Amino acid sequence: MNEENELLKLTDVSTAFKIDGQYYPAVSHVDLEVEKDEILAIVGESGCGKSTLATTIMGLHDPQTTQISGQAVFAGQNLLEMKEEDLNDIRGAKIGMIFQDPLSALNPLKRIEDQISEVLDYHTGMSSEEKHARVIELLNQVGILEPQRTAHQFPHELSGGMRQRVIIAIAIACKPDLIIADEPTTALDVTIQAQILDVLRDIQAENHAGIILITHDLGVVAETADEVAVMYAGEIVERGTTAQVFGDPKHPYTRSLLRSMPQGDMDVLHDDLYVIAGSVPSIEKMPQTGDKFAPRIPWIKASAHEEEPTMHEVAPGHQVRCTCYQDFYFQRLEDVDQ
Ligand SMILES: Nc1ncnc2c1ncn2[C@@H]1O[C@H](COP(=O)(O)OP(=O)(O)OP(=O)(O)O)[C@@H](O)[C@H]1O
Repeated sequence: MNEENELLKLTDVSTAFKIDGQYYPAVSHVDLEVEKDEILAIVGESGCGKSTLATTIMGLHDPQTTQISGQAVFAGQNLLEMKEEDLNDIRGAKIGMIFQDPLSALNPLKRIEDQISEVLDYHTGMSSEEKHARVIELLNQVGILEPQRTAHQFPHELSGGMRQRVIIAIAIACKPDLIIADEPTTALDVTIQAQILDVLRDIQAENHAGIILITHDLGVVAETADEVAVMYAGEIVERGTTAQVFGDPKHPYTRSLLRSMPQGDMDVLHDDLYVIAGSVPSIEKMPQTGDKFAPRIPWIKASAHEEEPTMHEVAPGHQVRCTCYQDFYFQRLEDVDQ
């Protein structure tokens, strides 16, 4: 990590939700960094805490029902301790956010131009002419072919792909240093997905932004991300460069996620024995101690799990939680020997 390029540094970030008077962790002790010009993908099954991590960074939780701790340092300030009005100056200006569902993120009653102008009004002192020019420039940048026409349309007049382009235009309107994109292509068909990812990559190259890309789609990650963090039950279980995590996955959870990819062409993943059973438990039912993944990998013996799993560096920049991955290799070698 080059500290000069560091945009966001998460240290020991945890988020717990209050349910029936009791707090349950949805995100636990997350350490991550994002640099300029870097796309960090956060991957994991539904319910593993990806969105909660994003909304924690953005300060979008109700303090009455949420407990948040740790540090999320952005431009020298801990976002998790900032006042709402100071966060408002950063959100939309220095940090842009792209959500999964473009329709619900847009106001159905306002024309596209007005919705993009709103963010420019809030964060810049642009004149009407300057704003109009910027709206057209942004619509061009996100690949909208008739920007003047689209600027005057309402969200329901646009396709899903067009709406997502508009959401991206809003997110980048003030040239943010960091963009958090939560499942930006999930609601779109495959061709449009590829186009939207191209738009994100172009923007990153042009603005030198850092991007946190949250997705459960490993195909998207393989094509787009520089770094990958794999989440399970609110914890990072493996992190490294995309080449490290995809080429030499260590944690049994990462391996099973990769095996679920349609074109899993990695030989190392081809033993059918290790199909992962079950799904992520709800936060109320999640075990609070030990390796939270252990119940789903019964083929790894209990003694292979650490009591309180910690991260281990297996190569420079490549870390894996718990020593249980070693047992996995041991077992595979035994299989090969037979
Ligand atoms: N406001 C909330 N109150 C209580 N529990 C919540 C709240 N928001 C999320 N959760 C729970 O926290 C856990 C993590 O949810 P989260 O949405 O962050 O997961 P995710 O990995 O982003 O999943 P998805 O891809 O489905 O959005 C889940 O068990 C979810 O039910």
